[in-house]
Amino acid sequence: MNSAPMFRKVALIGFGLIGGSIARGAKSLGLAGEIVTTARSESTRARVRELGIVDHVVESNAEAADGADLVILCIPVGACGDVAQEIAPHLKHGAIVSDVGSVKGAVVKAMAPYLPEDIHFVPAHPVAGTENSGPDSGFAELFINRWCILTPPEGTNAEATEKLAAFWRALGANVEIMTPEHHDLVLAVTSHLPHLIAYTIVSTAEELEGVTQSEVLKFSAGGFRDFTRIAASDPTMWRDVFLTNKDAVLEMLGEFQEDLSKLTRAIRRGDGDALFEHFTRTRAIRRGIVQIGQDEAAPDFGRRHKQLGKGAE
Ligand SMILES: NC(=O)C1=CN([C@@H]2O[C@H](COP(=O)(O)OP(=O)(O)OC[C@H]3O[C@@H](n4cnc5c(N)ncnc54)[C@H](O)[C@@H]3O)[C@@H](O)[C@H]2O)C=CC1
Ligand SMILES: O=C(O)C(=O)Cc1ccc(O)cc1
Repeated sequence: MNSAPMFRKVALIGFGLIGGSIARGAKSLGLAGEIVTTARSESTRARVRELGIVDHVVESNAEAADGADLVILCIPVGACGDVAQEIAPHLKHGAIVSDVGSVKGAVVKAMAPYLPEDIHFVPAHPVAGTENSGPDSGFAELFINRWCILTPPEGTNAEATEKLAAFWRALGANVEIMTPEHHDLVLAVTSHLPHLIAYTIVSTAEELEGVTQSEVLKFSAGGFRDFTRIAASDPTMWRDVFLTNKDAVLEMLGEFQEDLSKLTRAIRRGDGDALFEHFTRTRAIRRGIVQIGQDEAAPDFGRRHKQLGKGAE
């Protein structure tokens, strides 16, 4: 049974993996009285209409934001400033404006100057995704038992923050609040650096094909296949992530390069003890992460999953 809508009108600016997943979840759970979305090309708008998930698909971001109680920018981080400027004059008094960007400091800096005083700006980052993009890639269950990090600027209305937190919890996420700076440092290690490594190792392997007589990609399995999945992620999105989280990524990359040098030295010296000790430590870290994941599984996971599983399509 659906609960009463949390928001009368929700505007999703951009209908890709994340916008499409929010739309599907919100529709299935009845979280919005009305969902309006935008897409830049006519072919995408036609596809979104065909999917039949949202109530209206409009051409301009301003039209979508007009009169909305919750506006979520589901677009690459590099586009957020321009879109904030575009929608600002059309925002309803007291509306909540949010985003889903993988970087928070740069998004806050780019958007905040354009948003009127009577708007509640609560940036967000659902730490959940896949390598896929576009209107067909989303699914309602994406956020279940995953984190959603909110980074409200100092002085943000607590009620607005809690309202957005409740929306994300309803979609299945566990909500955490932190500063944009802390977010960007943590995500630089846990998400941005791993993507950079994947992008590197896949192209290195491809360049080595000549040396290995085309056997690298042919016999790719296990770890390397996982890297190729991540390296298939959207180029526009990830270009923007590295451009906008430059300082934190460079800091973490420096640390990573030092650790890689230590392992390189151990291999060169035939230092089996150093390698064994290192791999034993990382195995314990992985087992700890898996255990935390199990401990934190939401108690009502089954019920929510079943309800979302009914879907809107
Ligand atoms: N892909 C992932 O796994 C995750 C992505 N994110 C963040 O979510 C945001 C969206 O990513 P995805 O949904 O994966 O991308 P996507 O590529 O699937 O969708 C993005 C949509 O935004 C539209 N768009 C781009 N610029 C626009 C503009 N100026 N005005 C209106 N629409 C515009 C695109 O046409 C596209 O439909 C990004 O900021 C990304 O950092 C957050 C968590 C996970
Ligand atoms: O597909 C994967 O493995 C991801 O890591 C997805 C992802 C990409 C970007 C984010 O900001 C959060 C999650």
